[in-house]
Amino acid sequence: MSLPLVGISLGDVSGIGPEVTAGALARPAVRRALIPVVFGDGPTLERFPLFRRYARVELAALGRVESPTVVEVTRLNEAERVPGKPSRVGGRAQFAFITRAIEAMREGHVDALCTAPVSKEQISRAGIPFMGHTEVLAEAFGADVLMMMDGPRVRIALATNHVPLSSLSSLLTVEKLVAQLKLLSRSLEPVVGRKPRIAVLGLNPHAGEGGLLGREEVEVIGPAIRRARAAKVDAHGPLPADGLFARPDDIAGRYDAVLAMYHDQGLIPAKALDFERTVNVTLGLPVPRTSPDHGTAYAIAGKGEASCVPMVEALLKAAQLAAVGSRGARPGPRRPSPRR
Ligand SMILES: NC(=O)c1ccc[n+]([C@@H]2O[C@H](COP(=O)([O-])OP(=O)(O)OC[C@H]3O[C@@H](n4cnc5c(N)ncnc54)[C@H](O)[C@@H]3O)[C@@H](O)[C@H]2O)c1
Ligand SMILES: N[C@H](C(=O)O)[C@H](O)COP(=O)(O)O
Repeated sequence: MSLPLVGISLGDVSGIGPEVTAGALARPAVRRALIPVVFGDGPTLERFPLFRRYARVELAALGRVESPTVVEVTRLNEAERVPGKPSRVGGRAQFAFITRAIEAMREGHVDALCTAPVSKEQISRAGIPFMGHTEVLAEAFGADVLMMMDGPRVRIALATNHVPLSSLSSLLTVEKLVAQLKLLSRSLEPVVGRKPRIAVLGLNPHAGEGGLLGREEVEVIGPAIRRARAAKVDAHGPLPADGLFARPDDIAGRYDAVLAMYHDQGLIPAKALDFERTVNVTLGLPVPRTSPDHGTAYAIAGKGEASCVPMVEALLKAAQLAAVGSRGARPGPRRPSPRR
């Protein structure tokens, strides 16, 4: 069986993206699982001996490449790619890597996408409106998507992503929550082999305490759960977030996934439980997309301190999703970490 082609956008050249990508692609487990196609900056990649062995092609000539390949999107000057010192030009470049990788996804040149971390702030400073990969991919594919952190102990999806906390109440609607619960349920069903049990968190302290501490649970989240259940989604809640995460080891036995209402409510426990092995998966796309759960980490960029394990996990997950032909971005089954 041929290995899946996994497109990799290199992320911010001043962050840890290039070094964790190089480190991960050097791992035998990754080499055995996929053929990488890296969308990035020529001179940045040339810093790593690994990439000198890669074929270089233009996007138009990508076709069905059969060996590790680089699509050189930019050739940045030295001052524009200093580790730890992000630049405006670097901001534009990281967005260009994503755009080029999305074109390759659309044209069927890659079987999955794994994105190295970008800086939303630097891309925005370069004059490009950008909230996150998830939002850009949703727009590019005209799809309703869900960000899901897939960790060894718990899967946590988000009802809202990169939005100000002050807007949460108006963004949570019964219709959107029902659609998200259906997407989560249908994405996980082939993985768990039955209707997944989904825990739905409340928005307010103590899930609103019966309306005393907020009305969203009574007026929006509760009705959405009931409507989703009527549509055969095995959803439960609204549950108090602190209570659920107080006993994280009990979650896997009771629920297959958690739907959190906002970014930090879901990502703090996901990252705290396992920062290295939690993978960001975008559900709802025609081509699977993954990312490590970390960011650009400027303070350690170029110092050899960054762990490439999160990138290894994100690449293996992308390959796994592509290999099962899960064009609906199904997350993979729970598995022990492979020996590397
Ligand atoms: N996938 C993505 O594109 C993505 C994900 C998260 C954050 N971000 C962006 O990254 C930027 C910085 O975000 P942040 O500071 O909140 O988070 P961060 O993940 O960059 O850093 C958080 C902490 O974890 C450490 N860290 C991160 N990755 C590590 C690794 N591989 N090995 C060892 N230590 C590591 C950092 O040094 C820091 O102490 C922001 O602009 C944010 O938008 C991007
Ligand atoms: N919310 C993610 C995290 O903190 O890990 C991160 O910002 C990446 O989001 P995108 O995949 O949408 O870029």
